[in-house]
Amino acid sequence: MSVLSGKVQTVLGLVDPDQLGRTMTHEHLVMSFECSYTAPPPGDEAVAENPFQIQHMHWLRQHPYSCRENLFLSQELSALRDELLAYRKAGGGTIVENTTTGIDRDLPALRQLAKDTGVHIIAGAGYYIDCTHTEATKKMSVEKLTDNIVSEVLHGTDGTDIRCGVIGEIGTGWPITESEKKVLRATAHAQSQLGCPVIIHPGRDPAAPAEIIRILQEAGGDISKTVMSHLDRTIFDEGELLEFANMGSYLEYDLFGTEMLNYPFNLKVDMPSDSQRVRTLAFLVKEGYEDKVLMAHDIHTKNRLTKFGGHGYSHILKNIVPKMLTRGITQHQVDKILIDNPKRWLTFK
Ligand SMILES: CC(=O)NCCS(=O)(=O)O
Repeated sequence: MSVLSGKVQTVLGLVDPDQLGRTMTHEHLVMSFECSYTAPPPGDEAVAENPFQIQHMHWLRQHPYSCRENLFLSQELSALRDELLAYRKAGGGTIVENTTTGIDRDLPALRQLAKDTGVHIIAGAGYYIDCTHTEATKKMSVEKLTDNIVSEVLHGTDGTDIRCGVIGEIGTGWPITESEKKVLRATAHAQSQLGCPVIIHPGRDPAAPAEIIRILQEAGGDISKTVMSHLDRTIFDEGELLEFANMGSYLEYDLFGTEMLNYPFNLKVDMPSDSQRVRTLAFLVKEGYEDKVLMAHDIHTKNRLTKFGGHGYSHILKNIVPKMLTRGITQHQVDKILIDNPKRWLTFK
């Protein structure tokens, strides 16, 4: 038994799991997403240079990655403070901040936001997708990567004593690269030492989540304490979804608030609407997976903050939950999804 056992680790220290309350398991507060910049459609360059005006809001929702300025959440600390206060007022208790090495994690800023707002913030250890791995990271052995991840949880990270409370989001693309496979194996090794929660960003292919689970399993990972993120843009066929659900991970629908006609990272994907996401959650609950479902917004661009006309971190609590209740999901099941499942996942073994 470790000192972490039975506890949840926030950026302000260990807390009792019962203190978490309603939890968004996949958000970002302070990060940059420059690695995913995509050139604007021809003719739209001028809009992309001057995006934050009311007449450009629709364009920005459709092309969030085509405007560099939109990719720096890290510049919005004051707006984020207001967002977190509003989240608390709406009944929120905890946010899992999924920013890992490669997308500009800022632990001191997270600690300050937690102090200022009273929201529990849990930081993520490990590495994002291959194109953000440095040459040094790519050369590291699985053992060295494991030691680094374990140290981020036990001792603190990025030159601070602030400790991470989950491993992830661990980034993978499709196909999964050799460097990403090493990080996945290191994640599993670190998890088996620490008994900690893990969260994964899969590549944009329906086969990606199952392949990741196989790699983690072979390396000794605990799938029952692992979250598969972004299922809303990854698995669409109900049969395939049930087959994946049967592998035993948590099933996360975390792009609530994202409505986009052409998904630039995979044009074959039809990004679902929030109504379609709720329908999929109702399907999973009906099929018996109410103890496995998790929800979030995965805010990672400025235009999704209320300051810029976006839905903010309270959208699920204020708008989606009432909709779920009209679609056959009970209050008891909503509480499982927003309180009990995150609490179970986040508690160290
Ligand atoms: C920050 C991050 O990785 N977001 C995921 C965006 S995606 O479109 O679902 O891949």
